[in-house]
Amino acid sequence: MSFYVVDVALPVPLLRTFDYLPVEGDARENYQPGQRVRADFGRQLLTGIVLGTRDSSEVPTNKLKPLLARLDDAPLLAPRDLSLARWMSDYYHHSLGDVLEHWIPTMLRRGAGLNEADESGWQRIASPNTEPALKGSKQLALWQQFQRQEYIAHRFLTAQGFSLAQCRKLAELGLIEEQTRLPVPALPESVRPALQLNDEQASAVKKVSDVLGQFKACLLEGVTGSGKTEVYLQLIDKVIQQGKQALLLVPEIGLTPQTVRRFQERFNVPVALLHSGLNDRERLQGWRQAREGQARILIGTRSAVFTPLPDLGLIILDEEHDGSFKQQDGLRYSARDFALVRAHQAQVPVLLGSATPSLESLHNALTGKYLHLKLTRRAGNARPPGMKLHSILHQPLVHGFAEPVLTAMQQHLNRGKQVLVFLNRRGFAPLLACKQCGWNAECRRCDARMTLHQYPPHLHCHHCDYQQPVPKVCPECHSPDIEPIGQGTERIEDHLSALFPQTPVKRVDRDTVRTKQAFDDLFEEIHTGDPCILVGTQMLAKGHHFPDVTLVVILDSDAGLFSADFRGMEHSAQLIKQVAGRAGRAESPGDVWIQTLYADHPQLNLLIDDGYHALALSILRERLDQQLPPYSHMAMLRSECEDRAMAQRFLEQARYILQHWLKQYGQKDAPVTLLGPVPAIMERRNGRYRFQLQVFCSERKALHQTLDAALKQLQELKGFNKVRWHIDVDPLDTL
Ligand SMILES: Nc1ncnc2c1ncn2[C@@H]1O[C@H](COP(=O)(O)OP(=O)(O)OP(=O)(O)O)[C@@H](O)[C@H]1O
Ligand SMILES: [Zn+2]
Repeated sequence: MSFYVVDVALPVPLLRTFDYLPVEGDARENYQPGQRVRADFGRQLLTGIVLGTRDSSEVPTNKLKPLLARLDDAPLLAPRDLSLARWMSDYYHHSLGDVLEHWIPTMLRRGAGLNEADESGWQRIASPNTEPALKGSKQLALWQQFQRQEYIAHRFLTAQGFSLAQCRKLAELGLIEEQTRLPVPALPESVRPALQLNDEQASAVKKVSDVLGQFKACLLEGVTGSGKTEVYLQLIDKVIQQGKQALLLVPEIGLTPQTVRRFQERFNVPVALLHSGLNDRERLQGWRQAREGQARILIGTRSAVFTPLPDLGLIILDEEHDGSFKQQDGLRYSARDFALVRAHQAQVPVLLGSATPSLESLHNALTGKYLHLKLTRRAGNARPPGMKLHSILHQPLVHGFAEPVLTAMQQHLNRGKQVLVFLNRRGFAPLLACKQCGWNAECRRCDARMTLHQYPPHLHCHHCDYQQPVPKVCPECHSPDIEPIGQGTERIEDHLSALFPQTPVKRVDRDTVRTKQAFDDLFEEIHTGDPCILVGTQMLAKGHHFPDVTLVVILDSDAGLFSADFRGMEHSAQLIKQVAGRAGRAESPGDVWIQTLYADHPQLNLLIDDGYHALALSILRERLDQQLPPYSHMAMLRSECEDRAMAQRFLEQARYILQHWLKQYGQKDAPVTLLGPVPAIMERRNGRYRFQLQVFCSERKALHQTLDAALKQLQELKGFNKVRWHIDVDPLDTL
């Protein structure tokens, strides 16, 4: 057998792949790109992905180690997956092995066999017309089940009260046999009919249908409640009819049972789900259902964008502006941007939907790069909510609420409706302070104040999770005169319960809905339609359909108006519009009251009077003036270290390296601008000092070349072992 080495991608940070000798005696043909192997790496045992084989290695033969095992006979990932992973590795300047980890479910990463998540069940082997002589009604009932259905998972049978012994009896009679299989998602009992589309919806469906089978990016800009979901449903229907699969990506919080049910009840095909509420076994099942083509629709959150789909026909991203599509640590990818690359490779359309599109997508639609589809009216008989700015400057407030706002709330409740109060700050109060000496509770690991929580009482840093008991007296001057300042959702919940003693108040934030189940239960309660007040954070804002909410009160719109982040106003406007969009989605019209100290803020007024699109155009003009994204491309180098000087010095070195390279190779027509290093707005977090260096360029290619060159040198810099650093391409958070 002639000598060869296997090229393996391993989940380690190094930007390279590794040569291994094959498992002893293994023939070269046995190694296919996309298979998993086990490898000894330093002191760790890792699962890697084969990229190919080679005749020779740059590593001396006596230094090469043999692979410990080849885990798959057939490749787990197809060449198209590997080439997408390569794209991602290049684009985000991230190790290919790490990138590939995102392609396979946890169980497979740990080395499990592909069939390990299979379920046991029973397959009918006799003709359904057989009339066996069965004793006992239970056995007969069991056989009747199999007459209707060829294969039934054991779990379904036990849930119906059948026993293993009864199944075995049928097996002995040659009627059924035991088989393990990948569970298939259940089909709905009956399929709901499609709605009659209005003109705008019909036009959107037509335009995307026309480009099925080719790559085209489409932006569906549809006001809240305009029936974007119905457009998705009817497009998916067309895709399924063509024998293709559809991928629907939704923000984490948008994946409620109501949403999922709308899709499951519509089609007579299996729908697979992939989200963080599943255990590893369920994730493997969903992944295989999609990859093996059983599931014709896959609904999932960010990471579902990696799932192999052999017959991909359409990708839809709902609420495309949502920040949860960007991963904020490790591989800092954007599922939205990657969805476009994936759609391009598969030559299928990608549909981005939102009432408040990101300025990047809007810019692409306005310049004709994307197909721009609009839904300007609410679907059915629903009308847009009336929006009102209510100045609270120099106004007396009752527990944080202006009098007229309370009156409006009472009126809506009297009509038997629900009211939603939005405050994007959880906890009881954002500050605990001493009235005598001015002390306030700060986190000892962050440049941030501790939030006071009452249920249960403790101080909590929302940045590093550090928690401590609430002091009884001021730690500085020992005065007992310490008090909470400002409002969080807990405090507003207390106030509302006192102000509206007859009405149930339901709080929705990360503290009340810790689990997916709790969230789902709460939604069921809201959907009973009984009058109540909902108070909560942005968890309440995203894409939910609350037919009985007719009044939305926004308490703290001001926080985002003066953010140091250049996307601050964009994000604020999206949030306000999304929350406002929960009002009046059914027959009864909705009202939105926004309490603000800045009732004459020009951009806030533009949003209220002329809508999101008008505001977006005005922000785009500013971005053009300042050459900020989407008019330039951006990357950010971040460093952090317990030693402040070290964190700073690292980025100073980075700047030096970048400048040096640019002087030699930089292109005049695509100048790269460097900004920094500067301390992050919250300079110290979790005990580490943070610095950042922003890199801008009008040409994506020039930006990436520069980063690539710098990265190689940065990885070799000596003396910075204690510094953690990374590159964030197209960063969402620039603070
Ligand atoms: N053509 C139609 N005729 C009647 N009702 C419709 C039609 N299309 C959608 N609807 C109804 O309108 C309501 C709002 O639709 P949907 O939830 O799809 O809006 P959306 O655009 O996704 O809103 P958001 O962006 O706020 O999530 C739903 O109850 C839906 O059943
Ligand atoms: Zn902290």
